[in-house]
Amino acid sequence: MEVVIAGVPELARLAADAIERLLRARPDAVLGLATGSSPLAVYDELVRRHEQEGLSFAQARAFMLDEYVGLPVDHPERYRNVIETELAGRVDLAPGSVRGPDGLAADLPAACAAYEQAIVDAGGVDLQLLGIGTDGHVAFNEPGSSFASRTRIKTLTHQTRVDNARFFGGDVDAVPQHCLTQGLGTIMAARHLVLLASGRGKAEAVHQLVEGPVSALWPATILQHHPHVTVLVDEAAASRLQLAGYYRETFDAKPRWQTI
Ligand SMILES: N[C@@H]1[C@@H](O)[C@H](O)[C@@H](COP(=O)(O)O)O[C@@H]1O
Repeated sequence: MEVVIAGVPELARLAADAIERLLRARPDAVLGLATGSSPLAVYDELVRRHEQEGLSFAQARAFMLDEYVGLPVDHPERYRNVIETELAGRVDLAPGSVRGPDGLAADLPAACAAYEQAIVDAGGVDLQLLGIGTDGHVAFNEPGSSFASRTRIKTLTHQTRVDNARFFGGDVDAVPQHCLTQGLGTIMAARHLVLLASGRGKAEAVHQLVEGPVSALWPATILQHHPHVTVLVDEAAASRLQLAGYYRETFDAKPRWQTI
């Protein structure tokens, strides 16, 4: 697990570098997209490179991590719409190239199974962007999630609904109680995991993720078992890391040709 501590603009550049390198090597790469505020600076940087430096997504495919259950098609916080607003509609991703779990399906378990199959059929995810919840969730895998889990229905914790209420006009009751989310097993199958976190509110979750015992209480800790994880954190999110000095030395000593 590589930990990089830097300002948000630098973190966004590092994540965008990894995505750009992947797309230039293989234009039809499969990207894993995350919602929440953490990846927004990365999307802005990718849009800038698309507009100013010719970075193309025309052949790329993308899978989203999760979706609320039951939000109407035109609801702005439906994750499918959020991704359209923040990235897909601002670059040249082809229509239909971004897929997400269908939170409006009549048969939700069947939609989850179909989604898993679609990821497999695409050859798996090459690079998965991730955020982390204050309770250590990744995607919507709340504490207690099985490390072997696949895309399924989950019930959101009260804490997550409180955290996400800011996207729903501060109204916790407007945040859906249920979601569909890639499982921890699904996420662990992606070839490169790039997790972003910023702000003091994430410091404990980041400490547990990087340095804590692997435990269902902090679902993100399963990432310690993945062979290629990059954790990009700002100073505040890194403030509880015990080995922060070592992570800084390691990154400073890294040859410039070696990327994340
Ligand atoms: N489902 C999303 C996660 O994918 C996201 O990583 C997390 C953190 O969000 P933020 O980046 O806004 O702090 O919360 C949400 O609930």
